[in-house]
Amino acid sequence: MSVARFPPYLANTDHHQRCLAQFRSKSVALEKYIYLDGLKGRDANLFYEMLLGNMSEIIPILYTPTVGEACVQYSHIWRRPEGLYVSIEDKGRIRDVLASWPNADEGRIAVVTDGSRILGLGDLGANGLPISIGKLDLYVAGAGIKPSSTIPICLDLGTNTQRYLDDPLYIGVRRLRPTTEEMDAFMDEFMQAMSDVFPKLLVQFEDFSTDNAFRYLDRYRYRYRVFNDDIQGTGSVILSGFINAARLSSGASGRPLSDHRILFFGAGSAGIGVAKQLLSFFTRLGVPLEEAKSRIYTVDTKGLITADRKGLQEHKKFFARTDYDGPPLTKLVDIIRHVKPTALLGLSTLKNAFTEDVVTAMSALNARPILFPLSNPIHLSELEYADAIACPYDPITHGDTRHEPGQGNNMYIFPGIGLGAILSRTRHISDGMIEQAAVALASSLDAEEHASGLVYPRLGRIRALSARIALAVVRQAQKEGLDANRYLRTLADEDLLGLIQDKMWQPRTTRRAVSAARL
Ligand SMILES: NC(=O)c1ccc[n+]([C@@H]2O[C@H](COP(=O)([O-])OP(=O)(O)OC[C@H]3O[C@@H](n4cnc5c(N)ncnc54)[C@H](O)[C@@H]3O)[C@@H](O)[C@H]2O)c1
Ligand SMILES: O=C(O)C[C@H](O)C(=O)O
Ligand SMILES: [Mg+2]
Repeated sequence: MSVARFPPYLANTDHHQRCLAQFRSKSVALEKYIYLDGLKGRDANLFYEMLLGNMSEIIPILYTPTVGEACVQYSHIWRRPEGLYVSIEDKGRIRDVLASWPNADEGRIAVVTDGSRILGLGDLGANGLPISIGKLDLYVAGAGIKPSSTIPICLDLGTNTQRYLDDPLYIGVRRLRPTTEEMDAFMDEFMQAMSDVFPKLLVQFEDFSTDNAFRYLDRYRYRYRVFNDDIQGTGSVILSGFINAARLSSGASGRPLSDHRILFFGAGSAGIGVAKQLLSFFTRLGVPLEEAKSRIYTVDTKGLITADRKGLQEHKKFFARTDYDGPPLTKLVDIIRHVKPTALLGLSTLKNAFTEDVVTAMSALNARPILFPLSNPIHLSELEYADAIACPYDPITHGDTRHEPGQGNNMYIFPGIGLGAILSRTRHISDGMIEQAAVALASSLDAEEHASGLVYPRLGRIRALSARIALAVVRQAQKEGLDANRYLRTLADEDLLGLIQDKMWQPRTTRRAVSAARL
């Protein structure tokens, strides 16, 4: 019998570099995803070491946009069990299913999706698990959350997508999604079981269809430690980007933040989530609620959302306009001419919706309009900015100016919120914590990033950013009396920041790991 052993010279080579070369040798993004997933199964430490050392190259593979493709194809590329599936067929014994997770007492953060609205790709059913896995990889990379304390979960409740029901390799239960009553009963049992089995857990809801995203956030946010990334994480990160973009766009004119008029193209969980975050920020700046609300306009597939529209979904009612009674405004350019917005935010899933006409109309109204095309994956973005959109992480040169495109993505925010919530042992995640996270991110641009005209800091600094966000979250939890970890109250900011940084998990370097294994 032969025994596998390391070649004796391995300690002198850098296995990290070998893996990186193997990763780079794959020309297809999905192949890179499969390679990285295999590496994680073989050597998680090395996987995270590679991720941390090459974030701008690897994040677009593990996360948006390639993770979208991995989800669409998941039943076909599946190689090994990962994460946790909790099925509708487990109803009545969900606690036992959760308790099968190894080291339950270590659990600190779970990302939970039901696969019903993965990015802008629709209902992918049980194929949605990679979105939870990818978000948790970013918790590890971005905030140093210990990998063994993360729990990726996909609720396997069926799918209404016929092509998956017809696919012989489909990995999930082969049934249509449950009724609202059935789903509520399942979710109640699931959330109670989660808090029993993992008492220290923070739950992040991810990519639930719009109605359920709002419904389960409202239902559980004060009962358990839970937040919704698409509503609140996106709200926070876009508020942060808006604060910095407004500063850039106002130039010397010094237009106050609350003087902006903001048009949301897309009024789903993300659009309305961001709109509510901006509204509450403006009111905190002292703008009366009705006035702040009057500065926000929303658009869906039927055009400008007005209160007189029949059968308006619940989540669209709050921002529906009562001051327009002309013929329905359906074309975006006409809506822009009517609203005269200073900022246009795309969260619609409609590829290339910001046409040249749209950009021209915005530019005619503003010396430097704010345009945020935010839909995912990148190929569904509302605006193609030359090759910038094909790869949002590479700089491009336009005329004499070098532009560094990036996407305001909730990945800037959730790792820091998670870390702050874990360390403070907050009872729940408050609106104030979400807002303070945004303010901390907005004020984290360094001098060079300011000089380069960036709206968001560079991703390579994500751990430093997450530490500042976590600090702001801890302080806000203390201010609201939500923190169970009272010791942190005794620390000055500088010491608390130091403690937060010390708590971040680091992968061992491969070289040290190999030497240790040989001792
Ligand atoms: N950048 C980020 O951090 C971030 C965060 C969350 C969501 N998103 C992306 O935003 C998009 C929307 O997410 P969501 O959760 O709000 O989805 P959703 O399905 O809840 O909402 C989509 C909204 O867009 C509207 N819409 C769709 N087609 C349209 C059209 N042709 N014209 C006008 N409006 C149209 C719909 O009516 C709906 O209001 C997705 O692509 C998602 O990936 C990005
Ligand atoms: O997953 C992302 O990239 C952002 C966001 O959560 C989304 O659903 O699009
Ligand atoms: Mg999402």
